[in-house]
Order: sequence, then C-alpha cells, then structure tokens
Amino acid sequence: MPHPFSRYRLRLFGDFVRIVLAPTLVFGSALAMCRIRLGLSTPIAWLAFVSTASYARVVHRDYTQRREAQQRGSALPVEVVGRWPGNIDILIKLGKSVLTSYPGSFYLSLFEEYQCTTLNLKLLWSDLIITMDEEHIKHILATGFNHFWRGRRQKERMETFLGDGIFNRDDEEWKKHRALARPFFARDRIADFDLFEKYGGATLTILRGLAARGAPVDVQDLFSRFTLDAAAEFLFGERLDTLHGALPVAGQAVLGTKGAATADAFGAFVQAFEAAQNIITLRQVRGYFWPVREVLADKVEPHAAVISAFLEPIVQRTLDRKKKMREAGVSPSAEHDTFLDYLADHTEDSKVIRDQLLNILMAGRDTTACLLTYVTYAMAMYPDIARKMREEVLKICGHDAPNFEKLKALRYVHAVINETLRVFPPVPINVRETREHGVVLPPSDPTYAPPPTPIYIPGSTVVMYLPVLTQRNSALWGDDADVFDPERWLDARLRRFTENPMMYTPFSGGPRICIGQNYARNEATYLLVRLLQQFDGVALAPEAQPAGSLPPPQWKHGAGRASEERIWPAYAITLFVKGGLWVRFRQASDEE
Ligand code: HEM
Repeated sequence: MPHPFSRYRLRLFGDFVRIVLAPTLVFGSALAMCRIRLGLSTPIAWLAFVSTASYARVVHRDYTQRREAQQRGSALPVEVVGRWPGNIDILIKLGKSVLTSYPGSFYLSLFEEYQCTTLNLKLLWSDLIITMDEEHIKHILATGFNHFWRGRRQKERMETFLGDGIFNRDDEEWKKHRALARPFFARDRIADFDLFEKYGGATLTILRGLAARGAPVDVQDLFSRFTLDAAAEFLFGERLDTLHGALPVAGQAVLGTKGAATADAFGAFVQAFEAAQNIITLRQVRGYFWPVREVLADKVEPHAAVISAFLEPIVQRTLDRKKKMREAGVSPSAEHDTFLDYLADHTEDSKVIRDQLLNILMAGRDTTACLLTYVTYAMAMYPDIARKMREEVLKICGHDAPNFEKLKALRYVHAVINETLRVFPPVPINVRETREHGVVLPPSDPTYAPPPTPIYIPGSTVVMYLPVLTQRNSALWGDDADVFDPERWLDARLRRFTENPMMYTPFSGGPRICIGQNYARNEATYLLVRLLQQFDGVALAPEAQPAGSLPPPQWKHGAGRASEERIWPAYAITLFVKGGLWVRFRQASDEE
C-alpha cells in the first residue's frame, strides 16, 4: 500500500510550502496590494522573488549558525567548495563514487585536500557533515550521546524498510526495543553452540561436496544463509532452511544487487532485502533532496512488499499458536524460548512484530556473514595467516566441537577476526543527526594540525561518520595501517588501541553499542574452527566471479588498499563483496 502521507512526502510538502508557496503568496499579495500588473514578465519576476527569498533564507541561516558558533567560542566546520553552485559537481562525484570507487576513498580525498578530519559537504546549500575524526566519533556515539540521535532524516529514508524497528527509533521507543531484545543475548543463551553446530554442519557439508569436485563456491551467499538460518532459529524458533535451497552456480550466477542472485523464493527475498538497502544508501548519498525523485513512487515499497510476503507467514504462525494457547487457557511463560514468542505475547500487531523481526534479521545476517566472508578473503590472500589459524585451532580444539573455553583460548583466530573487523568493518559508514540545538565538538584527533578553535555543529544537522577511514588512519594505527596484520592485536601495537578504544568501533560504541556482538563473535569463531578443522587451503576463484564484479582496472593505481584488492568491496548499509566471494576450498589430508 502506498503511503501518501509518509514522513518524506510530508516533509517535502512542508518544504514546498516554505520555499515556494509562502513566497508566492507574499509575492501575489504584494502585487495585488500595490495594484501592480507585470503582464508577461510575471513568471520571471515570480522566479526572481522566490529565488531571492530562498537565498535570503540561506544567508540568514548561515549568519545565525556563525553567530551561534561565535557565542560558543567555536567555528563552523570547513566547507567543501565545489566548482558548481550548490556543490552539484561534488554531489555528482559522490553518487558516482558509491558505484565505482573503493569504499570511503572519495571522502578520504576530500579530507586530504582540506587537511582536516571533519568537513561540511554543503550539498545543494544544505549542511552535511562528514567525519573520520576519532575524537568526534567518540563524542557522537558516547560522551555527547544526548546531543545526537538517529533523527528525522534517517527515519524518512528507512521508514518503509525498517518501520518501527530498533534501528529506526530514538529515545523512549528505542529504549523499550533495546530492553526487549537484550535478555535474548545473555551469556547462557549465546554460549549454546548446538545451533551453530547444526547449521555449521550443513554449511560444511555443502563446502565438502563442492571441494571434492574442485568446484568454486560463493561463500558470501553461503555464509549469509548460515547466519540467517541460525538467527531465525535462535530468535524466532523458525527453521528457514535456506541452506538447503538452490545455491548460485559458478558460470551461471548473475550479478545481483550485492552478491550473486538465485531465482527461487529465497532468492527473491534476498534480492528485495539487498535492493532496499541499496536504495537507502543512495538516498543517503543524495542527501536532503532525495524525496524529490521519489515523490510519486517510493522505490523501497515494492521490495518491502516482497520482504513482508516472506516474513508474514512466520509471524502469522506464531500469532495463531499464541491465540490457540490463550484459548486453551495456557498463560505465557516468563521464560520465553524465542524473541518472537516474547513479542507475540506483548502485541498482536503483526506489523510491529514483523518490523522487529526484520531489524534483528538485518543486524544478524549481513554483518556476521560479512565478517566471515572477509576472514575467508584474508585467508585466501594471505595463506600464512590461514596456516597459523589452522595450527592454533588443531592445537587447542583438535578435531572436536569446541566449547566456550576453547573458543576463548584461540588468541590468533580472535586477532584475525579483530583485524578483519578493523580493515573491513561490516558497517563502514553510519549516520547521526544533531538534535534541535547545536553542539561543540571536542578538539580534533592528531591526524592533521588541529583547528585553532573547536568545531560547532548546528542543530538538526546530519553527520556522517566513517569507521572505515578511522580504522585505517595511519595517524592512529601507524604507518602500516593499510596492511592486514593480525599480529598488531598481539604485540606492542595493541597499546594504541587500549589507550584509545574509540578508534576501533566495528560494533559502534556508547549506549547504542551492538547487542549482538558476543553472539556474532561466538558464531563466527565457531564456524571458522569447524571450517579450519576440515580444510587446509582456500584460493580465490576469479574466473567464477559474475561479469562486472572484479575490481575496476583503475583501482590498480589507487591509493591505500585499493591497488592490492582482488575483489570489489562495496557497501549498501553493510559492506559486501560485489558479485559474491567465489573461492575453492582444499580438503585437509589430516581431516578426521
Ligand atoms: C560482525 C557482526 C556485527 C557487527 C559488525 C555489528 C555492528 C553493529 C553496529 C555498528 C551497530 C550500531 C548501529 C547504529 O547504532 O547505527 C549495531 C547495532 C545493533 N546490532 Fe549489531 N553487529 C553485528 C552482529 C549483530 C548480531 C548477530 C545481532 C543480532 C542477532 C546484532 C544486533 C544488533 C542490534 C539489535 C543493534 C541495535 C542496537 C541499538 O540501536 O541499540 N548485531 N551492530
């Protein structure tokens, strides 16, 4: 169902009234009162009046912001100055960069050009702050938490997709969601490895079959199925069994929105899920005026419908079961087995339940699958690292299923996971908004000479922060910041992080820190142990990548890691490998 009064349409209407309608009324009334007739020149005069009114508003806003900054002994962030009015050229470059550049590289080139770590892109005369500054990110997420929120702009962008879920709410509603979800991530629940064994076993059976034939596999797709199946049973008590569906086949797989696409019902769900994330990312890049392009049709809506159709039966089954229990006089137990049961005991509104479900699925599926995918990529790129991981796994766990203590003892494997999350953070870019009142940021980190006065961010301003750049910043991590080196988590370099933990925020930080962090770490470590017990080698299979998914040739001359990458890292809310990660595993000869 289209939403004619969706948040973004209402905002667009409000802006239209403010920017066009109100000045038009003033213009018409002034002409009428003064009895002026402009004849054929009326449209030109009207356009000049409306434009001048807009310009005056921008000048007034800029003046007010400067005054507010001065009153607080601070200055506004440095503004990017493009070649075209309204920085339209920057906006176009930004749009292109999402599709063709190494993640974050366009922003990095601006930071380098302006020699600062927090900038205002000033797109189409509106403020859009970008920051890779560790001190500023700390303030946004933790020390200055109350000055920021996800905010109105983000809600506009995400409403059709994430609705009333935890990722799309602030204040009391968010607190309620968080309090609801947290008990399900208590240690005794997340240290129950039966599920990981069950779905890990299914994953490895597939890998063994393919390895025996020397056939390549898209592990990004496979790991997404593993994390989805495990999360669905853990949180909803549902067997989705996507691991038993049709997998992408090398040579036949086509380039989907993120990975390789399959043509079954699950494939349709995944495509819709990924397409919606992609559209939301593009909306973010297009900034303030994205609703203009979608005033007639919300582009997320058709995908949201496919996602709903996939999830609705799951919700309905639970609601029906609860109803029958109520009719039979069985009262809900305080110790709920699953999150879905818990939700269904608190509301019968299937949309509310579906939204929660979708939010947690998004949180649990793509991020952990991304982590596993990039660990596999690192193992293929750096065989010595893979060898050391395997040695440690065999020494500590042998060929048995690991328990909690054994997982904890895998120091090198954890270092590889930490390093993967540093170099390839599953959420590479994120957004907040200042609340109604502006905020003075703490002094900048030491990357460039800090500005002489503190930076002031006006109220209701969107701030985009970039862990993908902060976590590879050589001023914080040392000259080898771009090098994938797990040892930095085990040697003296670790001090850099322990003294300054907010330079590493793959799971975010502060009150909204990820609640699934330990679940995700356990899940990923468990699967890696089982994988390394059985396979002693993994190699990239570039010939199996769908057409158009290998890194563009110009990356060879790019800065940082771009020149060395043999896959195409891209992002749409979460990081992924374009076209999927196609690899071949080698079965170990010492496998039991
Ligand atoms: C490697 C895996 C994961 C990474 C890197 C990751 C990362 C993140 C990040 C960066 C945030 C903050 C988002 C924001 O505030 O804008 C977040 C929040 C969250 N994550 Fe994770 N996550 C992972 C796995 C999981 C899993 C497995 C679950 C649950 C099944 C989960 C559940 C959540 C929830 C519910 C939130 C929202 C917290 C809130 O807003 O209060 N995450 N995660």
